[in-house]
Amino acid sequence: MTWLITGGAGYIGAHVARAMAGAGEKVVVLDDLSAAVPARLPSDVPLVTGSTLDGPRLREVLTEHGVTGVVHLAARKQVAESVAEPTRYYQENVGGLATLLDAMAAAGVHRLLFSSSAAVYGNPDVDLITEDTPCAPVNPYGETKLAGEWLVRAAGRAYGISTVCLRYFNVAGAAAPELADTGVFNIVPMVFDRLTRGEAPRIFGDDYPTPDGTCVRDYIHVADLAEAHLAAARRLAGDAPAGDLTLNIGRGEGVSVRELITVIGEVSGDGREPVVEPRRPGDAPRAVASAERAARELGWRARRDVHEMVASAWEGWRLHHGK
Ligand SMILES: O=c1ccn([C@@H]2O[C@H](COP(=O)(O)OP(=O)(O)O[C@H]3O[C@H](CO)[C@@H](O)[C@H](O)[C@H]3O)[C@@H](O)[C@H]2O)c(=O)[nH]1
Repeated sequence: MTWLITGGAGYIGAHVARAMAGAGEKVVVLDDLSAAVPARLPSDVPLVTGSTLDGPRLREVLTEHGVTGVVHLAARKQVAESVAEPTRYYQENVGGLATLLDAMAAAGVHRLLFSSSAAVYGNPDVDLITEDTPCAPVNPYGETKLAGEWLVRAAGRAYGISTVCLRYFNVAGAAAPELADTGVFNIVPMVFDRLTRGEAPRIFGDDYPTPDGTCVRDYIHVADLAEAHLAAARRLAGDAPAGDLTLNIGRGEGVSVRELITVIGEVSGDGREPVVEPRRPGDAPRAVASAERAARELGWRARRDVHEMVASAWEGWRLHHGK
Protein backbone atom coordinates (compact mmCIF):
# COMPACT_ATOMS: atom_id res chain seq x y z
CA MET A 1 0.00 0.00 0.00
CA THR A 2 0.98 3.61 -0.56
CA TRP A 3 -1.21 6.04 1.39
CA LEU A 4 -1.94 9.61 0.38
CA ILE A 5 -2.76 11.73 3.45
CA THR A 6 -4.55 14.92 2.46
CA GLY A 7 -4.12 17.67 5.04
CA GLY A 8 -1.18 15.67 6.35
CA ALA A 9 0.84 18.72 7.44
CA GLY A 10 -1.85 20.02 9.81
CA TYR A 11 -2.15 19.28 13.52
CA ILE A 12 -4.03 15.98 13.28
CA GLY A 13 -2.64 15.10 9.83
CA ALA A 14 0.98 15.28 10.93
CA HIS A 15 0.22 12.96 13.85
CA VAL A 16 -1.41 10.51 11.46
CA ALA A 17 1.48 10.78 8.98
CA ARG A 18 4.03 10.16 11.72
CA ALA A 19 2.12 7.24 13.21
CA MET A 20 1.60 5.56 9.85
CA ALA A 21 5.14 6.16 8.55
CA GLY A 22 6.55 5.14 11.94
CA ALA A 23 4.65 1.85 11.71
CA GLY A 24 6.23 1.13 8.33
CA GLU A 25 3.44 2.32 6.02
CA LYS A 26 4.45 4.14 2.84
CA VAL A 27 3.01 7.64 3.06
CA VAL A 28 2.75 10.73 0.84
CA VAL A 29 1.26 14.01 2.08
CA LEU A 30 -0.80 16.49 0.08
CA ASP A 31 -1.44 19.81 1.81
CA ASP A 32 -2.37 23.30 0.65
CA LEU A 33 -0.34 24.70 3.56
CA SER A 34 -3.27 26.85 4.75
CA ALA A 35 -3.00 25.54 8.32
CA ALA A 36 0.21 23.57 8.09
CA VAL A 37 3.58 23.40 9.76
CA PRO A 38 5.58 21.43 7.16
CA ALA A 39 8.47 20.93 9.62
CA ARG A 40 6.11 18.64 11.55
CA LEU A 41 6.56 15.93 8.93
CA PRO A 42 9.23 13.25 9.15
CA SER A 43 11.98 13.92 6.58
CA ASP A 44 11.25 10.69 4.70
CA VAL A 45 7.59 11.61 4.03
CA PRO A 46 7.19 13.46 0.69
CA LEU A 47 5.11 16.64 0.90
CA VAL A 48 3.21 17.69 -2.22
CA THR A 49 1.77 21.20 -2.11
CA GLY A 50 -1.71 21.28 -3.58
CA SER A 51 -5.44 21.53 -2.95
CA THR A 52 -8.08 18.81 -3.00
CA LEU A 53 -10.09 21.21 -5.19
CA ASP A 54 -7.53 20.71 -7.97
CA GLY A 55 -8.62 17.52 -9.79
CA PRO A 56 -5.76 17.33 -12.35
CA ARG A 57 -3.21 17.79 -9.55
CA LEU A 58 -4.86 15.06 -7.50
CA ARG A 59 -4.84 12.59 -10.41
CA GLU A 60 -1.19 13.39 -11.04
CA VAL A 61 -0.24 12.75 -7.39
CA LEU A 62 -2.26 9.51 -7.19
CA THR A 63 -0.65 8.19 -10.36
CA GLU A 64 2.92 9.43 -9.90
CA HIS A 65 3.22 8.08 -6.37
CA GLY A 66 1.37 4.84 -7.09
CA VAL A 67 -1.18 5.62 -4.38
CA THR A 68 -3.43 2.69 -3.38
CA GLY A 69 -5.33 4.29 -0.49
CA VAL A 70 -6.28 7.77 0.70
CA VAL A 71 -6.63 9.17 4.22
CA HIS A 72 -8.65 12.34 3.66
CA LEU A 73 -8.23 14.94 6.40
CA ALA A 74 -7.95 18.15 4.38
CA ALA A 75 -10.89 20.33 5.43
CA ARG A 76 -11.88 23.49 7.19
CA LYS A 77 -12.89 22.81 10.79
CA GLN A 78 -13.95 25.91 12.69
CA VAL A 79 -17.59 25.95 13.69
CA ALA A 80 -17.94 29.75 13.99
CA GLU A 81 -16.24 30.32 10.64
CA SER A 82 -18.60 27.79 9.06
CA VAL A 83 -21.58 29.80 10.29
CA ALA A 84 -20.11 32.99 8.78
CA GLU A 85 -18.90 31.41 5.51
CA PRO A 86 -21.13 28.39 4.76
CA THR A 87 -20.51 28.37 1.00
CA ARG A 88 -16.78 28.17 1.55
CA TYR A 89 -17.26 25.22 3.92
CA TYR A 90 -19.49 23.35 1.47
CA GLN A 91 -17.09 24.11 -1.40
CA GLU A 92 -13.94 23.05 0.41
CA ASN A 93 -15.24 20.20 2.57
CA VAL A 94 -17.83 18.66 0.23
CA GLY A 95 -16.51 19.95 -3.13
CA GLY A 96 -12.93 18.97 -2.25
CA LEU A 97 -14.13 15.48 -1.31
CA ALA A 98 -16.12 15.11 -4.56
CA THR A 99 -13.04 16.13 -6.57
CA LEU A 100 -10.94 13.64 -4.64
CA LEU A 101 -13.43 10.80 -5.19
CA ASP A 102 -13.50 11.48 -8.95
CA ALA A 103 -9.70 11.46 -9.03
CA MET A 104 -9.62 8.21 -7.05
CA ALA A 105 -12.12 6.59 -9.42
CA ALA A 106 -10.09 7.77 -12.45
CA ALA A 107 -6.82 6.50 -10.94
CA GLY A 108 -8.31 3.20 -9.71
CA VAL A 109 -7.75 3.85 -5.99
CA HIS A 110 -10.14 1.70 -3.96
CA ARG A 111 -9.61 2.54 -0.30
CA LEU A 112 -10.62 5.68 1.57
CA LEU A 113 -10.50 6.76 5.19
CA PHE A 114 -12.59 9.90 5.75
CA SER A 115 -12.12 12.24 8.67
CA SER A 116 -15.57 12.96 10.09
CA SER A 117 -16.63 14.51 13.36
CA ALA A 118 -18.89 14.14 16.36
CA ALA A 119 -20.36 17.40 15.00
CA VAL A 120 -22.55 15.20 12.73
CA TYR A 121 -24.66 14.29 15.78
CA GLY A 122 -25.58 17.83 16.85
CA ASN A 123 -26.88 17.86 20.42
CA PRO A 124 -28.42 14.43 21.09
CA ASP A 125 -29.95 13.90 24.51
CA VAL A 126 -28.28 10.57 25.26
CA ASP A 127 -25.78 9.32 27.81
CA LEU A 128 -23.49 7.67 25.26
CA ILE A 129 -23.60 8.50 21.55
CA THR A 130 -23.48 5.37 19.40
CA GLU A 131 -23.00 5.35 15.64
CA ASP A 132 -26.75 4.67 15.36
CA THR A 133 -27.70 7.83 17.27
CA PRO A 134 -29.53 9.99 14.72
CA CYS A 135 -27.39 12.64 13.03
CA ALA A 136 -28.73 16.19 13.28
CA PRO A 137 -25.84 18.65 12.90
CA VAL A 138 -26.45 22.15 14.27
CA ASN A 139 -23.92 24.13 12.20
CA PRO A 140 -22.61 24.15 8.60
CA TYR A 141 -19.34 22.52 9.67
CA GLY A 142 -21.21 19.48 11.00
CA GLU A 143 -23.46 19.49 7.93
CA THR A 144 -20.46 19.31 5.60
CA LYS A 145 -19.09 16.35 7.55
CA LEU A 146 -22.44 14.53 7.39
CA ALA A 147 -22.86 15.33 3.68
CA GLY A 148 -19.26 14.12 3.27
CA GLU A 149 -20.14 10.77 4.86
CA TRP A 150 -23.14 10.39 2.55
CA LEU A 151 -20.98 11.18 -0.46
CA VAL A 152 -18.25 8.78 0.69
CA ARG A 153 -20.77 5.92 0.99
CA ALA A 154 -22.51 6.68 -2.32
CA ALA A 155 -19.23 6.98 -4.22
CA GLY A 156 -17.93 3.90 -2.44
CA ARG A 157 -20.85 1.90 -3.81
CA ALA A 158 -20.68 3.46 -7.29
CA TYR A 159 -16.91 3.15 -7.75
CA GLY A 160 -16.14 0.07 -5.63
CA ILE A 161 -14.22 1.97 -2.94
CA SER A 162 -13.96 0.49 0.58
CA THR A 163 -14.50 3.29 3.07
CA VAL A 164 -14.13 4.08 6.74
CA CYS A 165 -15.54 7.26 8.30
CA LEU A 166 -14.04 8.17 11.67
CA ARG A 167 -16.13 10.50 13.81
CA TYR A 168 -13.65 12.27 16.08
CA PHE A 169 -14.77 13.54 19.46
CA ASN A 170 -12.77 16.34 21.20
CA VAL A 171 -9.15 16.04 20.13
CA ALA A 172 -6.36 17.35 22.39
CA GLY A 173 -2.69 16.84 23.25
CA ALA A 174 0.43 16.21 21.21
CA ALA A 175 2.68 13.21 20.58
CA ALA A 176 5.68 15.57 20.71
CA PRO A 177 5.85 19.31 21.57
CA GLU A 178 6.63 20.35 17.99
CA LEU A 179 3.43 18.59 16.81
CA ALA A 180 1.14 20.56 19.11
CA ASP A 181 -1.90 22.42 17.85
CA THR A 182 -0.89 26.03 17.21
CA GLY A 183 -4.52 27.24 16.90
CA VAL A 184 -6.39 28.73 19.85
CA PHE A 185 -9.86 27.46 18.96
CA ASN A 186 -10.57 24.76 21.54
CA ILE A 187 -10.79 24.70 25.29
CA VAL A 188 -7.27 23.44 26.13
CA PRO A 189 -5.34 26.11 24.18
CA MET A 190 -7.96 28.73 25.10
CA VAL A 191 -7.35 28.12 28.80
CA PHE A 192 -3.56 28.09 28.28
CA ASP A 193 -3.92 31.42 26.50
CA ARG A 194 -5.83 32.93 29.43
CA LEU A 195 -3.31 31.68 31.99
CA THR A 196 -0.38 32.93 29.90
CA ARG A 197 -1.97 36.39 29.91
CA GLY A 198 -2.42 36.22 33.68
CA GLU A 199 -6.20 35.93 33.32
CA ALA A 200 -8.66 33.48 34.88
CA PRO A 201 -9.94 30.62 32.66
CA ARG A 202 -13.53 31.05 31.52
CA ILE A 203 -16.36 28.56 31.95
CA PHE A 204 -19.11 29.11 29.42
CA GLY A 205 -22.11 28.29 31.57
CA ASP A 206 -22.38 26.34 34.83
CA ASP A 207 -26.15 25.83 34.81
CA TYR A 208 -26.30 22.84 32.47
CA PRO A 209 -28.07 19.64 33.55
CA THR A 210 -24.76 17.89 34.29
CA PRO A 211 -23.22 16.79 37.62
CA ASP A 212 -21.25 20.02 38.18
CA GLY A 213 -23.34 22.20 35.85
CA THR A 214 -20.62 22.55 33.20
CA CYS A 215 -20.56 20.90 29.76
CA VAL A 216 -19.25 17.35 29.48
CA ARG A 217 -17.08 16.21 26.56
CA ASP A 218 -15.15 13.12 25.49
CA TYR A 219 -11.53 14.26 25.11
CA ILE A 220 -9.26 12.04 23.05
CA HIS A 221 -5.46 12.25 22.79
CA VAL A 222 -4.34 13.00 19.25
CA ALA A 223 -1.77 10.17 19.51
CA ASP A 224 -4.59 7.71 20.23
CA LEU A 225 -6.55 9.20 17.34
CA ALA A 226 -3.53 8.70 15.05
CA GLU A 227 -3.31 5.06 16.13
CA ALA A 228 -6.99 4.64 15.27
CA HIS A 229 -6.19 5.85 11.74
CA LEU A 230 -3.38 3.32 11.45
CA ALA A 231 -5.69 0.53 12.61
CA ALA A 232 -8.42 1.67 10.18
CA ALA A 233 -5.96 1.92 7.29
CA ARG A 234 -4.75 -1.62 7.99
CA ARG A 235 -8.33 -2.82 8.15
CA LEU A 236 -8.96 -1.21 4.74
CA ALA A 237 -5.82 -2.81 3.32
CA GLY A 238 -6.63 -6.23 4.73
CA ASP A 239 -8.19 -9.19 3.02
CA ALA A 240 -11.61 -8.84 4.65
CA PRO A 241 -13.30 -5.96 2.79
CA ALA A 242 -14.16 -3.13 5.16
CA GLY A 243 -17.29 -2.15 3.20
CA ASP A 244 -18.41 1.17 4.59
CA LEU A 245 -17.58 1.34 8.29
CA THR A 246 -18.51 4.37 10.38
CA LEU A 247 -16.88 4.60 13.80
CA ASN A 248 -16.84 6.93 16.79
CA ILE A 249 -13.34 7.80 17.94
CA GLY A 250 -13.47 8.76 21.59
CA ARG A 251 -12.66 7.34 25.02
CA GLY A 252 -16.21 6.75 26.14
CA GLU A 253 -15.58 8.85 29.22
CA GLY A 254 -17.09 12.22 30.04
CA VAL A 255 -14.99 15.05 31.49
CA SER A 256 -16.61 18.34 32.55
CA VAL A 257 -15.23 21.76 31.71
CA ARG A 258 -14.60 22.36 35.41
CA GLU A 259 -12.75 19.05 35.80
CA LEU A 260 -10.63 19.79 32.72
CA ILE A 261 -9.72 23.25 34.01
CA THR A 262 -8.67 21.67 37.33
CA VAL A 263 -6.31 19.32 35.47
CA ILE A 264 -4.92 22.27 33.49
CA GLY A 265 -4.30 24.11 36.76
CA GLU A 266 -2.39 21.11 38.17
CA VAL A 267 -0.28 20.67 35.04
CA SER A 268 0.52 24.34 34.52
CA GLY A 269 1.03 25.11 38.19
CA ASP A 270 -1.49 27.94 37.81
CA GLY A 271 -4.65 26.78 39.50
CA ARG A 272 -6.45 30.11 39.65
CA GLU A 273 -10.22 29.98 40.08
CA PRO A 274 -12.13 30.10 36.75
CA VAL A 275 -14.74 32.76 36.09
CA VAL A 276 -18.23 31.71 35.02
CA GLU A 277 -19.56 33.45 31.93
CA PRO A 278 -22.88 33.01 30.08
CA ARG A 279 -23.50 29.90 28.01
CA ARG A 280 -21.93 29.88 24.55
CA PRO A 281 -24.67 29.53 21.92
CA GLY A 282 -24.88 26.09 20.33
CA ASP A 283 -23.00 24.12 23.01
CA ALA A 284 -24.44 20.70 23.85
CA PRO A 285 -24.57 19.87 27.59
CA ARG A 286 -23.00 16.49 26.98
CA ALA A 287 -21.25 14.72 24.08
CA VAL A 288 -19.64 11.41 25.00
CA ALA A 289 -18.94 8.55 22.60
CA SER A 290 -19.68 4.92 22.89
CA ALA A 291 -16.25 3.63 21.86
CA GLU A 292 -17.37 0.00 21.55
CA ARG A 293 -17.78 -0.31 17.80
CA ALA A 294 -14.24 0.94 17.12
CA ALA A 295 -12.91 -1.52 19.69
CA ARG A 296 -14.82 -4.35 18.04
CA GLU A 297 -14.07 -3.47 14.43
CA LEU A 298 -10.49 -2.22 14.75
CA GLY A 299 -9.24 -3.80 17.97
CA TRP A 300 -8.40 -0.22 18.96
CA ARG A 301 -8.98 1.62 22.22
CA ALA A 302 -7.65 4.95 23.46
CA ARG A 303 -4.88 4.48 26.02
CA ARG A 304 -4.01 8.00 27.16
CA ASP A 305 -5.93 9.90 29.83
CA VAL A 306 -6.85 13.55 30.17
CA HIS A 307 -3.82 14.32 32.33
CA GLU A 308 -1.53 13.04 29.56
CA MET A 309 -3.41 15.12 26.98
CA VAL A 310 -3.10 18.30 28.99
CA ALA A 311 0.55 17.72 29.98
CA SER A 312 1.62 17.06 26.38
CA ALA A 313 -0.38 20.03 25.08
CA TRP A 314 1.23 22.24 27.74
CA GLU A 315 4.75 21.20 26.61
CA GLY A 316 3.79 22.16 23.06
CA TRP A 317 2.28 25.45 24.20
CA ARG A 318 5.49 26.33 26.05
CA LEU A 319 7.55 25.51 22.97
CA HIS A 320 5.42 27.60 20.61
CA HIS A 321 4.80 30.47 23.02
CA GLY A 322 8.22 30.58 24.65
CA LYS A 323 7.03 30.19 28.25
O1 LIG B 1 -12.53 28.92 27.37
C1 LIG B 1 -13.38 28.03 27.21
C2 LIG B 1 -13.46 27.24 26.02
C3 LIG B 1 -14.45 26.27 25.93
N1 LIG B 1 -15.31 26.07 26.95
C4 LIG B 1 -16.30 24.97 26.88
O2 LIG B 1 -15.58 23.77 26.68
C5 LIG B 1 -16.35 22.83 25.95
C6 LIG B 1 -15.53 22.34 24.78
O3 LIG B 1 -15.36 23.41 23.86
P1 LIG B 1 -14.43 23.31 22.56
O4 LIG B 1 -13.06 22.89 22.95
O5 LIG B 1 -14.58 24.59 21.83
O6 LIG B 1 -15.05 22.08 21.76
P2 LIG B 1 -16.53 21.79 21.22
O7 LIG B 1 -17.37 22.99 21.20
O8 LIG B 1 -17.04 20.61 21.99
O9 LIG B 1 -16.23 21.38 19.70
C7 LIG B 1 -15.08 20.60 19.33
O10 LIG B 1 -15.40 19.25 19.28
C8 LIG B 1 -16.36 18.86 18.30
C9 LIG B 1 -16.49 17.37 18.33
O11 LIG B 1 -16.99 16.90 19.53
C10 LIG B 1 -15.90 19.31 16.94
O12 LIG B 1 -16.92 19.04 16.04
C11 LIG B 1 -15.59 20.78 16.90
O13 LIG B 1 -15.05 21.10 15.66
C12 LIG B 1 -14.58 21.07 17.99
O14 LIG B 1 -14.29 22.46 18.02
C13 LIG B 1 -17.63 23.57 25.55
O15 LIG B 1 -18.64 23.24 26.45
C14 LIG B 1 -17.27 25.05 25.73
O16 LIG B 1 -18.36 25.86 26.06
C15 LIG B 1 -15.26 26.84 28.11
O17 LIG B 1 -16.07 26.69 29.02
N2 LIG B 1 -14.28 27.80 28.20
